Amino acid sequence: MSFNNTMMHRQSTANAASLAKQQGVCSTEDNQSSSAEPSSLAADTYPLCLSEYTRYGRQLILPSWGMPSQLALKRSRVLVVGAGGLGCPAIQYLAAAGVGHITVVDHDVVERSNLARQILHDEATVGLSKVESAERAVQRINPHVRVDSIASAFDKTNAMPLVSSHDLTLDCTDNVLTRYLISDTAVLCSKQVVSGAAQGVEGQLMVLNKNPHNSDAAPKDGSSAAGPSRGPCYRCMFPKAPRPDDVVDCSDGGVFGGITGLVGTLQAVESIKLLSDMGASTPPALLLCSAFSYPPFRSIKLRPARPDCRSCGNPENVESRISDLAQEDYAAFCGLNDVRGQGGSRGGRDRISVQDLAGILQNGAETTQANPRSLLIDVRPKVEYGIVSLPNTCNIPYTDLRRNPSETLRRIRTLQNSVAPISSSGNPSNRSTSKQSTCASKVSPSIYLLCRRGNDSQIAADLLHEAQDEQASTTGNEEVHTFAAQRADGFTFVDVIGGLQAWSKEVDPSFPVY
Ligand SMILES: Nc1ncnc2c1ncn2[C@@H]1O[C@H](COP(=O)(O)OP(=O)(O)OP(=O)(O)O)[C@@H](O)[C@H]1O
Ligand SMILES: [Zn+2]
Repeated sequence: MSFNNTMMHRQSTANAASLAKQQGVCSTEDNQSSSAEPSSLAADTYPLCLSEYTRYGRQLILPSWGMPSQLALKRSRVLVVGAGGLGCPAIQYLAAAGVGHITVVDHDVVERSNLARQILHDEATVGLSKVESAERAVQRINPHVRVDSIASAFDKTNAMPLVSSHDLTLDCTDNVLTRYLISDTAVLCSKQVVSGAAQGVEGQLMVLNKNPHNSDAAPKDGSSAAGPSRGPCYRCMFPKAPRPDDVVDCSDGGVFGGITGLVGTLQAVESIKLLSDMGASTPPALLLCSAFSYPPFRSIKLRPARPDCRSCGNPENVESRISDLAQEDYAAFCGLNDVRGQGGSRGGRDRISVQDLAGILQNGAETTQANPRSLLIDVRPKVEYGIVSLPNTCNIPYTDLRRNPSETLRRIRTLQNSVAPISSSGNPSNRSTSKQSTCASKVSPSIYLLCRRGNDSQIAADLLHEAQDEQASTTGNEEVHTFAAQRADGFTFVDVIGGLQAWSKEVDPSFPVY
């Protein structure tokens, strides 16, 4: 906005035809005009419709932008995978800036827990598919944009046709499997990927497979004749997938809404630069941002693509270069076939439903002399335990437990000496928001393990079983002998199916879910 009032007196001399068009959105045919056409006063030859001149006016007049860039954007087809924390702001700015065609792929539906950061969705679209919610939002923002919504997962079956039919792909997903798949597909189609990531208070941005048609290395004579070297793909940067246990997603680790907004917006900016041919000349870089650090931004220059990369490397240097996505087992590569990694059961572990747990807590079903000393252990992180917890629980965070299950066993035995009955006298859902840290029962050998959704508690039960077996088989261990004398069979570790979410759903709907 400007306060220079000379601007107030400028008036266009629009002809009758264009005035008629001013009222509405121009047709698809209007939008197809070529930027190469000479400028004419006839309305039909304007490459944008009148309302678009007004809509995009502030960016059109930028010396570095102008009509060629605007038209390039209008002719562009952009694929956005993921309409969550990153996808929403990215789609918002791509649409507002005037990208002609946006395809959004996401298999998820809008949940209330998305609304603090996934800004295209709102109360009215909770329960709707994210792509439909995003499409409605785009139509509100800019009716000149065509949106295709695909309410299914981006996978091996649709990857090639989707990526190859778009000029650019934005990776706005939250899992490594999809990141490898998007990157590999883009390499096979010689397309670039604007990749974003956000976790906690930190975010990352990079363009993958940048300048896919350029050679791998910069010219030896230092000339820039061949342009900047081809940038790395996701596999160049991460030839090995992280172990599933080391990957934390937003629902487990939390995320700061503004950070996803920042990274998603930067993805849109980077995309707009590439689509209008303004971003190709800069070397590949990784931008890191951290909301609570100073300075909040850092940029790291990336090495060019690796010649031995399985995805984008030189075929002569690579033994089994990826050439057919159907042949690739992405789940195995990412370690997702490991049952434990998905919170699956090894079998033989005891489990309990939330209803049965409620019965125990309420009725003191196990308060018998034969079953002394039960504990109800909440394995969520300390910060989550501090948000809300069931009464009479102990907090041993899963990460501590996993780091040292044997030590955790010792801790559990110690906790038994500072006991309080796990059965409550009244309401089983008599929740507490305080950070009480000890409680137990004198009456049961069962150690009930509870988490938010019932995944970590399963793994915790397995780890503790294993640690107990290991200790029991160790001869000469005084502590184990003492323990065995106390309780010949040791503890029974019991995971609570579905965790606190199931508790809230099936036992006490007033228990807060986050
Ligand atoms: N293979 C895929 N195909 C399509 N969309 C995907 C794929 N993998 C992930 N996504 C989508 O990417 C988005 C990632 O965004 P984000 O992590 O902010 O959302 P979320 O999963 O809803 O968050 P939360 O973890 O809080 O539930 C999600 O909407 C998710 O459905
Ligand atoms: Zn590569």
